Amino acid sequence: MTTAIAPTIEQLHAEYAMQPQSITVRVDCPAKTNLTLAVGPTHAEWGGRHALDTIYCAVGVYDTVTATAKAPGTGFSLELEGAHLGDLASSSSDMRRNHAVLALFAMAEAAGREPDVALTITKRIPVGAGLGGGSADAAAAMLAIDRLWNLNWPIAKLRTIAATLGADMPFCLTGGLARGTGFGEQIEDIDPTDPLALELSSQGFAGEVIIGAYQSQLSTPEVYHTFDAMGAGAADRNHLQAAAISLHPRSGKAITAALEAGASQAFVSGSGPSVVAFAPTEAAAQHIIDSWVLQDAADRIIRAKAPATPVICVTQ
Ligand SMILES: C[C@@](CO)(OP(=O)(O)O)[C@H](O)COP(=O)(O)OP(=O)(O)OC[C@H]1O[C@@H](n2ccc(N)nc2=O)[C@H](O)[C@@H]1O
Ligand SMILES: Nc1ncnc2c1ncn2[C@@H]1O[C@H](COP(=O)(O)OP(=O)(O)O)[C@@H](O)[C@H]1O
Repeated sequence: MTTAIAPTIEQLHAEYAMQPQSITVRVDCPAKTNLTLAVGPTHAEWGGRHALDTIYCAVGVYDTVTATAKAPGTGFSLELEGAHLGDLASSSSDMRRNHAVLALFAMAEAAGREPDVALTITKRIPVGAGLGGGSADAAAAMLAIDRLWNLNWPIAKLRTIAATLGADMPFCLTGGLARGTGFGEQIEDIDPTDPLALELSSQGFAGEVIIGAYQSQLSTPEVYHTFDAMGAGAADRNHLQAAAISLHPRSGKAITAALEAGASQAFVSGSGPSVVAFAPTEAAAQHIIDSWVLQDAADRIIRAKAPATPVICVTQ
C-alpha cells in the first residue's frame, strides 16, 4: 500500500524553481523611412533585386509584437490587432506568410528549436505603405524570441538571419539612423554626432515628422518595375519617388502641399505611397496638417519623432 504524502512548502518552492519561468517579451518596433534612396542595377545573385545606397531613418510609429512560450509540440499561434490592418485583414491573408511568423521560423531553424511560440502583433504602422511595417514586425519577433529563448545572439548574427527574409529587416533590428548598401541589407549605423547626421539635419531632415498615409497600398516589386521602365526624377533623392507618384498621384499632391506649408523636406517614403514631411517648427507642423486636410491629400495623418529605436520589455 502506498500513502500519498502532501509536499512540504519547501518542496513546492524547489519544484517551482525548477520549472522554466513563463515570461512574455514585448517589443515596440518603429517604422522606417529612407531619407535618401539611390537605386542601381539589378543583380541575379540577389534574386533580381537592385543595388541600393540609402540612408534609413527609423520613425516613431510603433508596432508591438509579444512572444510567449507555448507547450512543446503545439506549434506557433498569431493574433493580429489594430484598426488599420490593410490587406492583412483579408480572409486570403495567410498567417504562415506573415513576416513575424517567417522570422519565428528562421530563428527556430537557426537555434535548432521548435517554433512553439504565441505571437501577437498590434499594428499601428500603415500596411503596404513604404514604412517597413512587415520588416519592423519581423525584427521585433526576432528580438523577442532571442530574449524568450535566452539566446543573447550578437546583432551581427541576427542581421545575417534577417537578411535572408528581406532587404529592410536588418536595419529594423536596431533602427536609429544608418546607411544601407548591397540590396539594403548591409548596415552601417550612423551616430547622431557623425558629420553625415549633422549634414542631413542641416539639409532639413530634422524636427517633427508628419506622415501622410493612405487606404490604398503600393506593391514594392511593382514600384521597382515601374522605376525600371521610367527611371528617377531629375532632382529626386528617393529614386523610387517618381514611380510611386505615377502609380499613386495623391502622394505627389501631398509633397507639394507640405513644401508650400513650410516643410523643410517632403518625399515619398521608400516605395510609397506614404509621404514623410519634416516640420522645423510646431507652426509648420500645424500648417502641413491643415493643408493636407483641406486638400484631401492624405487619408490618415500621423505625427512622430525620429530617429527612433526598438524598445524591449520582459514581464514574468
Ligand atoms: C523599397 C524599400 C526601401 O527601403 O522598402 P519599402 O519602402 O518598400 O518598405 C526596400 O528596398 C524594399 O525592402 P523589402 O520590402 O524588405 O524588400 P524584399 O522583401 O527584400 O524584396 C521585395 C521585392 O522588392 C524588390 N527589391 C527589393 C530590394 C531591392 N534592393 N531591390 C528590389 O528590386 C524586388 O522586386 C523584391 O522581390
Ligand atoms: N506583419 C506584417 N505587417 C505588414 N505587412 C505584412 C506583414 N506580414 C506580411 N505582410 C505583407 O507585406 C506587404 C508589405 O507590407 P509592409 O511591410 O507594411 O509595406 P512596405 O513593404 O511597403 O513597407 C503587405 O502586402 C502585407 O500583406
